Amino acid sequence: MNRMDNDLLAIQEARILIENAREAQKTLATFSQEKLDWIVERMAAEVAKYARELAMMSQEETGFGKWQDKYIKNIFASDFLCKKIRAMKVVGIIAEDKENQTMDVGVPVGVIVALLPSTNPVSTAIYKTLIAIKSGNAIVFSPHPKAKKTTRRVLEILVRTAEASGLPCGAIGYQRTQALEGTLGLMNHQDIALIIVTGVPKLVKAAYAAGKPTIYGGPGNGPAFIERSADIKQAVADIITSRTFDYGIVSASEQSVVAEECIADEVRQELRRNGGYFLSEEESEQLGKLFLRPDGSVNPDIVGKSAVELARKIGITVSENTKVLISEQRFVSPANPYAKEKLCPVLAFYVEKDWLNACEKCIELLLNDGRGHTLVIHSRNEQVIREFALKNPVSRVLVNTPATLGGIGGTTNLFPALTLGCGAVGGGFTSDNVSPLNLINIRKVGYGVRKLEDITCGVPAESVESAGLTRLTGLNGSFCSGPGYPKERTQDLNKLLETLLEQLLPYRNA
Ligand SMILES: CC(=O)SCCNC(=O)CCNC(=O)[C@H](O)C(C)(C)COP(=O)(O)OP(=O)(O)OC[C@H]1O[C@@H](n2cnc3c(N)ncnc32)[C@H](O)[C@@H]1OP(=O)(O)O
Repeated sequence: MNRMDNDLLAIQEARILIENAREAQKTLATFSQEKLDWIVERMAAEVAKYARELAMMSQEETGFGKWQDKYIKNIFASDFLCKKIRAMKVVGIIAEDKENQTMDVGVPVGVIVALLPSTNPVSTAIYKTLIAIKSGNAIVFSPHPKAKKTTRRVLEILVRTAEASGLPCGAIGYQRTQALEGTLGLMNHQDIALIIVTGVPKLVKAAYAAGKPTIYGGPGNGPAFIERSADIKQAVADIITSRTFDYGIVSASEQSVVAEECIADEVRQELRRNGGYFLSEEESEQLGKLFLRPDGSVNPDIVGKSAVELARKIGITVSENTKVLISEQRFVSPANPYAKEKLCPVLAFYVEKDWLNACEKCIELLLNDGRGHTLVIHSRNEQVIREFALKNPVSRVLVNTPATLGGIGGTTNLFPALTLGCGAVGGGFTSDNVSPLNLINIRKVGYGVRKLEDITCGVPAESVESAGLTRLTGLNGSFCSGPGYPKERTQDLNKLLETLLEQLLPYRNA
């Protein structure tokens, strides 16, 4: 098949997938939380049986990471996540405040289009499927071209199990025909409600351009600060565990260590003892040249490779026990490849006089790359921890824990997620560890009746009366407009509102 035919087929497939998903979602929207939970439980239990096989398959297909750690991530995204969301109420009446007479109704957003990273294709596919179905949504995936075989395999397992457990056919879909045109077809379909992108920086602009709300789990560049009061042995052990997990491809992972001057030598010694290899200036320069492609994007050749393999790439031999390559750095700049996200077991090492300077260094690093993502601090000084939490432009501040596992909610009580929001500072609209609650709208119900005097804040009753407030409240306070509602009536109400606001202004400013 030539490329044009393939593109046409992918576009057609995208249309059918969304149409099927839309129909399936209508039925799904009528399911109770219990019914949705049953399907989620079945999927999680079944896919967990394949966690090891899928981990090996993923590493083999993409060449990224370490299958043993991917195995852990797959269990985390199925068994662990399922336990954590079991008690969550996401659809239907999810909260009620009897005293204030308000109620929250969780309403699924509809059809979600999901993109997966080549670095975590399996665990991210499981996680997104479980949170989408938990919240009553249909989800259609566009597999990453580098991980298509593995992604199809995991989704096949999930679809088969879910449909056998009562999920309407089409509620979980995925593209079989791989083409950018098909992915764009999914994202631009008028009937989708939300796009959720993890990794794949090259397609984020296309997602935003589709004009749909987009949740993006973007790049990190998290520094790890070791403060003088820290348990240095534990801090270093955490950093090494974290940086080597899946050979450094999780976005929450530490990219640099910032140590206080008075403990810097001890930290260096401990890093060496734990498998850290300090590169010479020349070696640093050589390795640094491999990090980025000419267009400034991360070079996939170094992603998810072991420290020994990376050393081999620059022609140096290090001991087989080497876990992390470390480069001493002083300055942060866009031209310094060590001051960015590296997605492999390499750490930049900075020394700062005191915590204030260290805090500034962390801010500099985060503004350089990975805005809004994650930072970790190792310290027993509560005041310093608080200052870091207040000042750094991140969505997650982790304390005395490995950042990789802490950021995704493994070693911390953050929500277990494989899509980590970076907030407005990172160009997104949520800073959350994305959960089923990010995939619903909350319908607010207010059934309390408040007396007029309570909302006029001392405005004389006559003014309120003449402003027509009584007539407005007569309509339950809601302003009606739109199709089917008489135009004159809308204009009338708008006029009343204007008069009312004008009259209230002097009292507001007083
Ligand atoms: C919690 C977490 O850790 S999740 C976040 C994981 N972090 C990341 O993914 C970090 C950001 N990612 C990256 O920098 C890159 O994806 C890398 C370096 C990891 C891998 O790079 P690559 O192997 O080149 O893959 P990349 O994702 O850039 O995609 C390669 C090509 O496939 C295309 N592609 C990716 N997904 C799709 C898709 N669903 N449909 C169609 N095309 C796609 C890309 O547009 C790109 O096309 P191009 O080369 O023509 O421009």
